[in-house]
Amino acid sequence: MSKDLYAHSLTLLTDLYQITMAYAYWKNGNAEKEAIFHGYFRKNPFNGGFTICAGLEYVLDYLNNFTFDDSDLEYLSSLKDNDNQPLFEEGFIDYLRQLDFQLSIDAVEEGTLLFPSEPFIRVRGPLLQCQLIETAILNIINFQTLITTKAARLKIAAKDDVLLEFGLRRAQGIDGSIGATRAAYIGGFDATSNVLAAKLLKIPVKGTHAHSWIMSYDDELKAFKAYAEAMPTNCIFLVDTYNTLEGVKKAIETGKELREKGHEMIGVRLDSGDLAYLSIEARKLLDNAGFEKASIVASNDLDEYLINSLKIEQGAKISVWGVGTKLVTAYDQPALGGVYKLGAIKNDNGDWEYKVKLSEQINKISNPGFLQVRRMKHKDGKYLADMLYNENTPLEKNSVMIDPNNSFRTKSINCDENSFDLLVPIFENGKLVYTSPTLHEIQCKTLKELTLIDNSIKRFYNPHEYPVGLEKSLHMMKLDIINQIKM
Ligand SMILES: Nc1ncnc2c1ncn2[C@@H]1O[C@H](COP(=O)(O)OP(=O)(O)OP(=O)(O)O)[C@@H](O)[C@H]1O
Ligand SMILES: O=P(O)(O)OC[C@H]1O[C@H](OP(=O)(O)OP(=O)(O)O)[C@H](O)[C@@H]1O
Ligand SMILES: O=C(O)c1cccnc1
Repeated sequence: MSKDLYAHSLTLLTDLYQITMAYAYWKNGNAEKEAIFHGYFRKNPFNGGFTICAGLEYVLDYLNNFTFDDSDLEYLSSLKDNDNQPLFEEGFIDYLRQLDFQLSIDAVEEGTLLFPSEPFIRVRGPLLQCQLIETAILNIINFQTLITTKAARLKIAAKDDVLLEFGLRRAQGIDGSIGATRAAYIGGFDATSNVLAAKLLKIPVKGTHAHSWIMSYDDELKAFKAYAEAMPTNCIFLVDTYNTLEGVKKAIETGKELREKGHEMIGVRLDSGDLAYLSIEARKLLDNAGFEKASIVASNDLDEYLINSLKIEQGAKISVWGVGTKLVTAYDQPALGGVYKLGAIKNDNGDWEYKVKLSEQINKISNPGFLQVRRMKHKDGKYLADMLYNENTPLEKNSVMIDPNNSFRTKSINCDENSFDLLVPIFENGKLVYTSPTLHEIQCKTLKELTLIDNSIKRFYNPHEYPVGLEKSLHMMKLDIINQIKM
């Protein structure tokens, strides 16, 4: 994907501090020390009860092309320090030129349900290399996961109705628009209006027409007829330019003429006014005129709350929802706070030293180890609970997990064959060992995953908290490390 959009390598898509730290690791002889990092977020977005993980394919693409090309190195060589001397020694530039990507990476597959504090990625290998990839990974996963989760929430509200993504004109720039289209599709959208994104992503493209089409004619009826003449098989008439219900009547008149020529009007679009009332009245007019199959499309600042209210509380007769701004900009929460923290580092004796980042806030204290997430299932296949454990310690079949925010809350866990690990191998010692599914397969996975958690976790207000805990020995190790730091 990056090659489709950017002519250059994305290796410099990072914060300068990653490169200055890399330089200092190199200078101090620590560049090749083996380390383990985890990427995770601390809170589900949108005050929700779940998150859908996304972005891995972009991460693979970025890492597969992870080399400093000549222009990158030339640029780094040109940087100066405060004394106007080169910021980096030539020896370091040569080190970067010859960098051999050696990382082993495990990650959560796209479309998977994920919860706070569970790693979406685990990176193991030379400290310098682990560090250099942090920012780009967070940039990719934070945005993709955020928008995919928003789209999944819209899908929950819209149920079996059609969802169209209309966000390009209000998205966060060019890359933001294409990334949002991808994430919207993974989260359950049926199609996009963004033609370049549809081409690049190989997903369905759809649309209606704008008010300007109507306004370019003296008369609304003439405008509908002229559109029908030009595109007889693609008629969804935008009916709200002057008076919505009068617009519907004119659409019906045009639809009848189309029928005489052997074509069927697809539907009408409402883009202002009371969408519940207007859709109910429009449906009556269409049905009475014999257009029972014509769809009513709605757009105008829609989000999951409004769709839910229109469908459930207000009985709106809308079957296709066009959603733009509030989806592609993640209007009510503009960023997912995913972070990337060191979990362990090998000392000079070759032993792992486990690391914790302290915080006054208990949920901000990082987890040490070589973390894996075990997901337990009920007999009916629904998800029961997730447990973080240290993969360097063998996992016992009968384990106890502890709530990291309240150590009095414990749960006995059976890690039987019905349970499975979320992090799967992606790179082994720098070699790609994973093939990304198609976007359609990822979307199917998202939709399946959403059936495997209780409705109480999916509700929009005060959702139930899905149980996530630390395996007991991991919890004890974390306490030991915290106590040692505090001594
Ligand atoms: N039945 C409804 N219940 C709740 N909100 C609604 C309903 N119908 C429409 N809305 C929302 O109310 C807001 C205002 O819509 P309205 O069309 O009156 O104003 P507008 O968007 O400023 O109109 P225009 O597009 O003509 O400038 C929009 O966000 C719309 O999605
Ligand atoms: O409201 P959103 O969720 O962002 O959905 C996209 C909006 O973009 C268009 O409006 P715009 O006024 O830009 O153009 P138009 O003349 O086609 O209505 C469209 O009619 C929607 O209202
Ligand atoms: O096709 C549409 O109806 C459309 C496309 C982009 C934005 N709003 C509407």
